[in-house]
Amino acid sequence: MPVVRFAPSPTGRIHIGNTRTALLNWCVAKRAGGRFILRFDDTDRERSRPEYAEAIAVDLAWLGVAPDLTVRQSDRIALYDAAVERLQDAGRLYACYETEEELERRRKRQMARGLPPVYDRAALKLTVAEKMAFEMAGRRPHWRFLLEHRIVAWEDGVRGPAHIDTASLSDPVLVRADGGYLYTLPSVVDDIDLAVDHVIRGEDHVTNTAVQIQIFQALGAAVPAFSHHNLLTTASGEGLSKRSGALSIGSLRDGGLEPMAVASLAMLTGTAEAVRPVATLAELAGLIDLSRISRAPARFDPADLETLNARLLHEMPHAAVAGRLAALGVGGGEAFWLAVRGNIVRLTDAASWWRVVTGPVAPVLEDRAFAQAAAALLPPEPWDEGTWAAWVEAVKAATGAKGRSLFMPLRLALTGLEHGPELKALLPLIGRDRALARLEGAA
Ligand SMILES: Nc1ncnc2c1ncn2[C@@H]1O[C@H](COP(=O)(O)OP(=O)(O)OP(=O)(O)O)[C@@H](O)[C@H]1O
Repeated sequence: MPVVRFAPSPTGRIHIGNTRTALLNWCVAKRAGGRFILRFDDTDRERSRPEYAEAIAVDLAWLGVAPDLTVRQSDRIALYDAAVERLQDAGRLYACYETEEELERRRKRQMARGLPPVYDRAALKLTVAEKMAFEMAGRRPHWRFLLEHRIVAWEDGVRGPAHIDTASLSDPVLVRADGGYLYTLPSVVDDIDLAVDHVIRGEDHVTNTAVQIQIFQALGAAVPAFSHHNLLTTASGEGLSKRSGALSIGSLRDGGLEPMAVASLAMLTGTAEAVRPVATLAELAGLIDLSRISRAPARFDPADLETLNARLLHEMPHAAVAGRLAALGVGGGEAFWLAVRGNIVRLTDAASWWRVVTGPVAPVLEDRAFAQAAAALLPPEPWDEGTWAAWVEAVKAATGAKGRSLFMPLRLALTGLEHGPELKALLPLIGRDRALARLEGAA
């Protein structure tokens, strides 16, 4: 049973791209009865905020993702400290004293000579006396992981056989001079401690993977499976960022979109499946095959969210929306919902149709005599879905009107609008009193 994790940094609201990662993890876990861990990567104390972590949990809950466990890296520093000690003891972590400016100058020199700007491991050659001198001068070391220069290969669940030559990488800094942890080590330590056996994340992490595999091995742990999926970009190829707030789940929710419209677009774009509205996460889980996710960026058009939303609502059963309709002050029960669901893009649009039923509306009466004739022919109640056809037949026989010139004046009189849900369904909801008043021109 897979154990997976979604590991956002709480530095903003999650966007639709992060959602792709969260949902892929969720689906892989849930369809196999596995565990989903939500891990807040909040070791960056300056940018992380507890309120963002809370908002991310709310956004995930809205999407239907309920973590089996939630952890915060800021609560787990002792574990990282212990790993640091082990790596130091094993000679895999070494102290460096260069300042950012010194490193920058060195990189520029390397590039000027046509060399890749890879850290030259100068700190490995420091003598004890030189290190003491730095300490005496008040410099604190940052700590780099000593990579084994070799090809690191793994079978990527999305990308197939993957490999990176670590000789082309700088030894990564794991601990900053202020003692703070960068992303790389805490992530590995947590994956080991929480028994994560499948890391599913965006392909922005591919390079990290080679380094992290070496850290798993240096800590004597089993290496999990890795799957790196393509990133969502807008149709014009722009990336997404938590910090910009664009296409955040919060804004899509506030904009009245259904969670499954967002989930369907986030998950199906850039896969072998056609992008279409899927009613439940369980169904989506059944469709996703990691090995058939495209390697090209997953471009999507935010305008498709509206289309998906409308298509989703058009099929939605009344039971799925009854509570939310009641909260919007919409009555009419299932009959009303079935009458209007095909004419809405957002659920809140149902409220406008409810106002058309209950009034007041501004009836449009182009031919008052015709309207009066129709009013006189309104059958007695009770009304049902057959009432409209019987009434229209009677109006046709009495006035000789047919086709559009029969239907449109009736629609304009009853609703004040040229378009809308089928009148055979709306008429019984409008009822005889209101229909009569509208045909007589009352609002
Ligand atoms: N555009 C995207 N499409 C799909 N997945 C993404 C996208 N951007 C980030 N991710 C994934 O979301 C997960 C959480 O990432 P992270 O918290 O670093 O978010 P971010 O949006 O990359 O960050 P930030 O904007 O804060 O730099 C990672 O697994 C990352 O690969």
